[in-house]
Amino acid sequence: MTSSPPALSDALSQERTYHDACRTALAALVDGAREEVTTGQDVSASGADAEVLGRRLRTRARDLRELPAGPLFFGRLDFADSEEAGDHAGQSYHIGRVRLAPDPSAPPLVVDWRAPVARAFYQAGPHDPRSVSVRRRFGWAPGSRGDSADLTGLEDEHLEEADGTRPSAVVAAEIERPRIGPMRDIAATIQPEQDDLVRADLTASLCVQGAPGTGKTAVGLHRAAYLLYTYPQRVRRGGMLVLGPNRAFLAYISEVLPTLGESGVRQSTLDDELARHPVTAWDDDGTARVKHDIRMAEVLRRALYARVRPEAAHPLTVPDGSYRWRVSADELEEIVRGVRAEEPSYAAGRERVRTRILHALRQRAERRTGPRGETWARKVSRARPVTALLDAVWPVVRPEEVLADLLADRTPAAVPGSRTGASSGACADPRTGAGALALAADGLLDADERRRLLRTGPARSARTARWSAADLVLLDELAGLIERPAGYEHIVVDEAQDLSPMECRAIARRSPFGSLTVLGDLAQGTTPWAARSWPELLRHLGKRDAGVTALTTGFRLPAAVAELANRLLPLLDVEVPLSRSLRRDGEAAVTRAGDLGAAAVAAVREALGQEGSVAVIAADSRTAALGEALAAAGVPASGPDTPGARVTVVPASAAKGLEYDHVVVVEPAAVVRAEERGLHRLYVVLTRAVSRLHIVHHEPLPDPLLAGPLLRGPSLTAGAPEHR
Ligand SMILES: Nc1ncnc2c1ncn2[C@@H]1O[C@H](COP(=O)(O)OP(=O)(O)OP(=O)(O)O)[C@@H](O)[C@H]1O
Repeated sequence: MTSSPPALSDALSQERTYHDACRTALAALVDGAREEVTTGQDVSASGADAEVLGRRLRTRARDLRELPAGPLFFGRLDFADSEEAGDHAGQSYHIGRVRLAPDPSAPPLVVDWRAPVARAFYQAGPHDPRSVSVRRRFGWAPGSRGDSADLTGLEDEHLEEADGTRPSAVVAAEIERPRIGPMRDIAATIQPEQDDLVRADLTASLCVQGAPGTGKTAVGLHRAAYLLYTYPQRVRRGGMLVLGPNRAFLAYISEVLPTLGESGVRQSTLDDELARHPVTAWDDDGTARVKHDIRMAEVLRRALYARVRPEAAHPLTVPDGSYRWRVSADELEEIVRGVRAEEPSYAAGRERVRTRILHALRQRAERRTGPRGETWARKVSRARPVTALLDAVWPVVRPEEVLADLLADRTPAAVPGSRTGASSGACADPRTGAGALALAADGLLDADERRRLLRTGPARSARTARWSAADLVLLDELAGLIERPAGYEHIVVDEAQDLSPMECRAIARRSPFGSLTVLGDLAQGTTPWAARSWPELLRHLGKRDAGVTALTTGFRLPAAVAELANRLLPLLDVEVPLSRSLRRDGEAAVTRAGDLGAAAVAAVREALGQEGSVAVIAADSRTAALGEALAAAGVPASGPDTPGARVTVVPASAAKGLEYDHVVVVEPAAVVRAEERGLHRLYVVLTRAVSRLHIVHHEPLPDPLLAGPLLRGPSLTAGAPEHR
């Protein structure tokens, strides 16, 4: 219930005064942190302590200093003075993006939204008040930099009164606000089902399926912030990684975590994580499809372990002063077979063979001359004959060598003098005449698939080879087989529906013991290998036990836009749950035009008459011409990497995850034609609009459904229509 006007203005001025006190406390904290950095280093017991303490204090000072300017709280909880309220009985807490306390032992002026006590702010309701008597939400002037005068309204819900709650105008205003600039945090308005996901336990891997605009990205980022707050030691030590689909998307989301006080999180694309080399080769779709197929994992494993050749063992003689220690070829062969059966990583396997050879040599030496020390062991295990033997039976390899040989169908250069008699530089297995690919793919890939993998053009070595994007995924797989990478404690994977099985394995390798938050929408899958079911993808990610949760409330799309976009859903051949649009405003329009450039310019001009960001989205091949048409008309436009721009031209392939107030989609038929899953791409493109979608076309619309009568504006929303 909103307070009556006089009470409202009293309450407002009290809250403004409280906010002033918070500002003063923050300024003192920033100054204090700066001083602590200086004194903290001086009072430390040792240089090492000083360094650790100094680093910690400097980080804290920087985090406080760099906290983006803004209101210091957005809500307040008043707990009932009752027994059930326990320690909170009769207490009030202001809730904000970060905790604010004059000193660590004093009661906080503002409680962090992630603290356990703040949970009631998101979860309490008339059916479950959680001992909260009043939940207060604050209305701040849009774009406020935290001036107390910007506190313009407040809204109280009396949770213990039967009619004490109604839809929040503060929440509605936040959801419907114009979207200029990068993505903002949603700490003030997280919804209960989102909060459940945000606060799930660190050890739980989650998968969230959600229609466009249901807040998946927002949930993933707030979950990252929550985990960093709740498990600071563990998550900071183990590491947190946020993976997004492309750099434009990362630029768009980059400010959310810093606004929540978390500045050190790595935000990256999987491509960037795998970029051992620049991409200088391109695969056709068929070849890329084979390279991304899960069977390649076994092909690569075989190709790598084909380098382990127990049968290449030769008798070993190691000189040691006046002695010569000998190990027979049979015993060495046995050692190599034994280690291979234990399936260590490739590099660890080589070292394990070395250790076992040393053990055999030590037994012989000690039998004759008594115990041998560590210095002896180090010398013997590195003796040239031992290393030469290892090079024959378990050679050092680089991923590039294995893949270059595989794609050229060459067997690796064998070491001369081995028992098999293979000679250096051989091009095929001397016993069978088969090359590396034929051997590794036997029974896994058919002749056509193998042909697709085979490199054409001049033979290249590992050093001079050119690598495609899919090759980088394969190189990463090999690198992971050779040496297991260090894992992250938690990885948030956005737009996960687009991952291939081999890409999933790259992520799984980075999270062998950690947990994942997997976010996506099967209907938005645009890669040729896009997932059609979550359990399968989760299996490739190594998290088959992760629960799949659907988010079904749409925060982006107005009903008119959602209704139009959803006409495509029956054509997309995926099963996704229905969602419900929260948006009452918005509009969709379709214009047929002779001159598309002129029509797009006109649509943009019309959109510029209103508040908010404007995007022109078209097939990639058409964006340059559209940019020129806009420039010629005196409407400068940026690319999608510049989140703050008023007008942006976005290639359809880069639109994923982004949103704009007004979206002008130019020639949908060309978007569909440009790629195999073009209808899915069009669905992504049509679902970027926060307020208004304007389709401009010349060719017939790709599906007759799109040409049907349009729903219009607010009349749509009666009864919040189910649109899936
Ligand atoms: N609880 C909320 N309160 C206010 N705004 C919200 C809330 N949840 C989501 N939003 C807003 O809705 C918009 C869409 O959210 P987001 O981009 O996270 O959705 P998504 O499910 O990842 O969409 P897509 O699948 O299209 O990428 C964003 O502007 C986000 O800030």
